[in-house]
Order: sequence, then structure tokens, then C-alpha cells
Amino acid sequence: MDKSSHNTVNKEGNIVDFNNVYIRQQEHLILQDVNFHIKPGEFVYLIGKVGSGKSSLLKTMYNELPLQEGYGFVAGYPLKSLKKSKVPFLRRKMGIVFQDFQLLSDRTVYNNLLFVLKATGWKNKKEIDKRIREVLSHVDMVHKGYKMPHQLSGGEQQRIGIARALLNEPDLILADEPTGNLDPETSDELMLLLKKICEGGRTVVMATHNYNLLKKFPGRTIRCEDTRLTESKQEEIDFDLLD
Ligand SMILES: Nc1ncnc2c1ncn2[C@@H]1O[C@H](COP(=O)(O)OP(=O)(O)OP(=O)(O)O)[C@@H](O)[C@H]1O
Repeated sequence: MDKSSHNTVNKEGNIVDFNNVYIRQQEHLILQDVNFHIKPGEFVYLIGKVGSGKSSLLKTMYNELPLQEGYGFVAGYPLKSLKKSKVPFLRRKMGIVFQDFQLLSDRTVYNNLLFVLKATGWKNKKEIDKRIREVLSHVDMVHKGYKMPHQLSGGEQQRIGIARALLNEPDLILADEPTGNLDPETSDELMLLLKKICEGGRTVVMATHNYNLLKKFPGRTIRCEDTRLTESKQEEIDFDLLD
């Protein structure tokens, strides 16, 4: 298990723990009475129709959407009344992967990664260089550091997105539709990479619409529907009715 997991779980042993949480966007209730618990090392899918609240739930987990009601705990931090000054520490415990990659288009892959390390307090040039090489190697992109993002395919850009998420050795990876812009074959490769990262001891929570992936790579599945979360057993999911 990850070396720092002892202080990223709560006393129930959960790395993510939500009890009786209510999530709103503006005045609109998006999810109510949210209860779920994730242990370190789990791979969890978050599914549900467009607008059902998957992104809102992930945003609550990384405190983009501040928790207003209920108990929320993520990677060592209780979310309720989390001070602004503590948010960067919460974010360092997690890596976030986006559907649209969100790489900085005006600099190379290497400099994209350098930017994040510098912003999170890394100073030693040798250590920075070593870490960048390590994460690039982890996603099989070690020779692509000099490329500009637009010179890479979508799948390659998402690999860099994952490398960036891994920079600070997070305990938790949150991925919001990470395969949303990728073709099926590239999506499968990305899934294998995320599974490998999970097998290495990290926890992965992934929102997806891609039910083919779920069939191919079964896993624990939590569904957002009609403002509520339900845990779905793989064999109980009616894939035809989902979208
Ligand atoms: N910034 C915002 N302000 C107001 N309403 C919002 C905001 N962001 C999302 N919503 C609304 O909240 C609801 C849930 O959106 P959310 O993005 O969480 O759903 P989702 O399940 O992730 O959908 P998708 O699959 O399209 O990403 C939607 O009705 C959406 O219109």
C-alpha cells in the first residue's frame, strides 16, 4: 500500500467517505443524501445520464464545489469548512484527469509537467528532472517530452494528463470522463493504464458514460440517478437502459 495511506484514511479506514451529503449547483439540488465509502486501492466507476451529477460529485471531492451539507472526507481532509489555505494540500493528495486533457498549449510536454512541479513547491532541478522522467516512463511517453501538446494524438495527450496527475504521488486519482474524447481502441489502452495505476496501490474514481468500458473492465459501480446515488452490482446493470 502507498506509504502515506495511514494518514489519508479516516478512522473507518476510508479514503473517501460521504455521509448524508447534499450537493447543489446555485439553488438547484443535484444530489441528496449521498452516502458512500471508498477504501484505499479501490477502482470505482461513477455512472449516470448527462446532467445527473457525476461531475458535481467529483468537484465536491476536489473542493471545486465547497461542501455545504453533510460529512465529506477525502484523502485525509474533512471537506466541511475546509480552509482555503488547506485546499492546495488536499489537491496534492489527488491527481485529477479531465476529459479535455487541459494541457497548456503554449509549452512542451516537459514544461507542462515542470509547471505543475514548480507550482507545488519543487525546487531541486535534478529531482524535478528525475520525477518528470519517472512519470513519463510510467505512461510510456518517455521520448515525447519535447513535443508540443498539439503534436500529440488525443490518446497521447491523455497519457500526459495522467502523467501530470501522478507527479506528486497522489493516493487518489479522480478522472472525469477521461476517455470521452478518445476512440474505442485508445480508450481501452487508457483503461489498462488506469487499472495498472490502481493495482500499484492508488485509489481511482472515474466518471464515465462509456458503458462498453464497464463491460470490458468490470468494477465497483456507483450510479447517479434522480438526485440519488445507488450502488449497482455489475450483473444488475441494464446497459441498454443507461442512456
Ligand atoms: N456551474 C454550474 N452552475 C449551475 N448549474 C450547474 C453548474 N454546473 C452544472 N450544473 C447543473 O448541475 C447538474 C449536474 O451537472 P453535472 O455536470 O454534475 O452532471 P454530469 O452527470 O457530470 O453530466 P455530464 O455527463 O454531462 O458531464 C446539471 O443539471 C447541470 O446543468
